[in-house]
Amino acid sequence: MQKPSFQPYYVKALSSEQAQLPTWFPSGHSEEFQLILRKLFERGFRLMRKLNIQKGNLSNISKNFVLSNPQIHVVMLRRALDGSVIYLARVGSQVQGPSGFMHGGATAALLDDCVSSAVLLSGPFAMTVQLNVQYRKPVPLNSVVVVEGYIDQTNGRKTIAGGKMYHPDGALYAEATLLFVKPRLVEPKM
Ligand SMILES: CCCCCCCC(=O)SCCNC(=O)CCNC(=O)[C@H](O)C(C)(C)COP(=O)(O)OP(=O)(O)OC[C@H]1O[C@@H](n2cnc3c(N)ncnc32)[C@H](O)[C@@H]1OP(=O)(O)O
Repeated sequence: MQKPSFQPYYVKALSSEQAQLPTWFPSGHSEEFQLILRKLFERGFRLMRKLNIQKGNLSNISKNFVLSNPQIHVVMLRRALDGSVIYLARVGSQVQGPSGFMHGGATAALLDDCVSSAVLLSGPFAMTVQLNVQYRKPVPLNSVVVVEGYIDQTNGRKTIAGGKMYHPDGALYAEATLLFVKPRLVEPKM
């Protein structure tokens, strides 16, 4: 499968209607970029509501460590084309690792969560058994990041997947490869 870039999403998102920016939204971006982000949030909230209704598991997804974390605001989008998932996320000031920057464990959790969403929404329940993160640039606190998760290949109970975290201008913060396994016996509730 061809690895998607998040760029086309921005372009597509430009055609939808206006919406309110969340109050925490960062200022200082160009008008065009603000508009793009506003569209993404509007689409994301709509889609997320839809996904929750379809899957009927709003309570479970809302307890998720990343998605329910008050320090990590996430809007999730899913590409119909290939099932890849985009998280548009804003990380707060209390996920600090090195002074002024996001903790690497939080980066890993965000990547794992986004890629897991792509895997879970694409097929039967599976769990992460391997997560390999390459950290390319430190992520500043109080910033917006774009995370994408995609499936590379599925072979029986195993799925190999990947994730990337970017600055909204496209600079790569981190990338990950993951292995998921569909449990043989019990399907834990998530
Ligand atoms: C909305 C978003 C939700 C976000 C969720 C975030 C995702 C997560 O964080 S999941 C939580 C973290 N992960 C876990 O806790 C998983 C812990 N592991 C387990 O419970 C078990 O390994 C489990 C259930 C996944 C698989 O166990 P089981 O069903 O017995 O499978 P098992 O027979 O051992 O392994 C199946 C195959 O996978 C392979 N495999 C299992 N683990 C690994 C591993 N770590 N590395 C490589 N291969 C592995 C096995 O070698 C085997 O391969 P083969 O069939 O070729 O012999």
